[in-house]
Amino acid sequence: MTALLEVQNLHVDLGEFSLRGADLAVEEGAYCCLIGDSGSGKSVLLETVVGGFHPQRGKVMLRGQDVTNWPPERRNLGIVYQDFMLFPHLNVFENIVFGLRRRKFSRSGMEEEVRTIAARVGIENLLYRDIKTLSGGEQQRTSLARALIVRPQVLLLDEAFSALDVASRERMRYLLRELVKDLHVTVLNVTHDMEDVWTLADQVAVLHDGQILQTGKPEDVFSCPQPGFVAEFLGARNILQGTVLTCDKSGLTHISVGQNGLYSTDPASIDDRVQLSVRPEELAVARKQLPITLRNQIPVRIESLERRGPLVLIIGKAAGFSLEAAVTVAGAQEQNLNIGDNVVFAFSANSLRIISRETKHI
Ligand SMILES: Nc1ncnc2c1ncn2[C@@H]1O[C@H](COP(=O)(O)OP(=O)(O)OP(=O)(O)O)[C@@H](O)[C@H]1O
Repeated sequence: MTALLEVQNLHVDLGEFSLRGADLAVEEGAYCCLIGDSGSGKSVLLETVVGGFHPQRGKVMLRGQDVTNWPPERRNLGIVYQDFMLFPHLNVFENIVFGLRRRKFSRSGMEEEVRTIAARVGIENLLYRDIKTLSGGEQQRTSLARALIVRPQVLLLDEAFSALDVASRERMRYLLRELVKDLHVTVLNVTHDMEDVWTLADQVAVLHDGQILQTGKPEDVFSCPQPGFVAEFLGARNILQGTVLTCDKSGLTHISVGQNGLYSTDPASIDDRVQLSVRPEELAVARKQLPITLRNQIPVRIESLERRGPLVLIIGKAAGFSLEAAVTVAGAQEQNLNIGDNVVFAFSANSLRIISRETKHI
């Protein structure tokens, strides 16, 4: 299957910074989030797709066609920026219709197009309002309508929701989810907000220092992050080193980690040196050992408790390593957890992922 949008071995040299050989393929109708640390090159990649930067090497492909040398207006892409980029001297209608300026439409045809898309993004009652009188959320809906009115091949979002308050951001996510489904839009979304990834993305690509380090389905990338930057960036702080003791026929791998024996359902070979990861929210915290269904039960001493939004992050020290658990505030209060308490961190063999393995050569 040909990807709708593809960048191949993209090199963009901007002096101090370069995009170095980026490869990415987004299928038609897919929602891809581009994440990474600040200055990693997310916006440069997006602007190169749009045609704002010309790559020294590599290609931008749309529906299998090389568009690298096409001017931006010929690529038929829609883009929405964090700071809306609306014309302050034009009203909502005029801002939206601007997208159609190069199209052949009768006056009534244009009006109908604007009304249809404005209704779709929920601003049909604001068409003759001055841009300056709109809320942030309404301005962002206007720029979304302007981007969508051209029926773009790809909708590009550059931190499009980050200037909005939490409630407006949530509403925009809901709107986008509906639009993507109904209009079958393909999206490339630069974001810092993991909520976007979890609620919208079919695919995620992680950038660091001008390179795409990992791409895939969010659940795969989060549960099996590449060791090094990706694992740390995604907050997979529970990274452990171990040696494989046994692999039984039922698919259970027994691994020695510090002074504990842990179980994973990921395959490996006896004596492999493995790197393991378990997400903090997969850990249950208990005062005593739990039923055997949770294969991994590690006695720990609580070293710190930190409130983070609706969660409490708990660092527990085991023999030879530390682990972080994330539990709800109610859960932590119910158990009256305190620093210095001896508790058990429990998690299933399914939750313990082998993220890299080094086979011992004989
Ligand atoms: N026109 C330009 N000329 C020279 N350098 C640039 C230009 N545009 C961006 N850069 C540099 O390229 C690097 C990557 O910038 P980019 O905006 O792509 O980062 P980002 O990953 O989107 O970061 P953030 O998450 O902070 O927005 C930065 O060091 C930036 O200063």
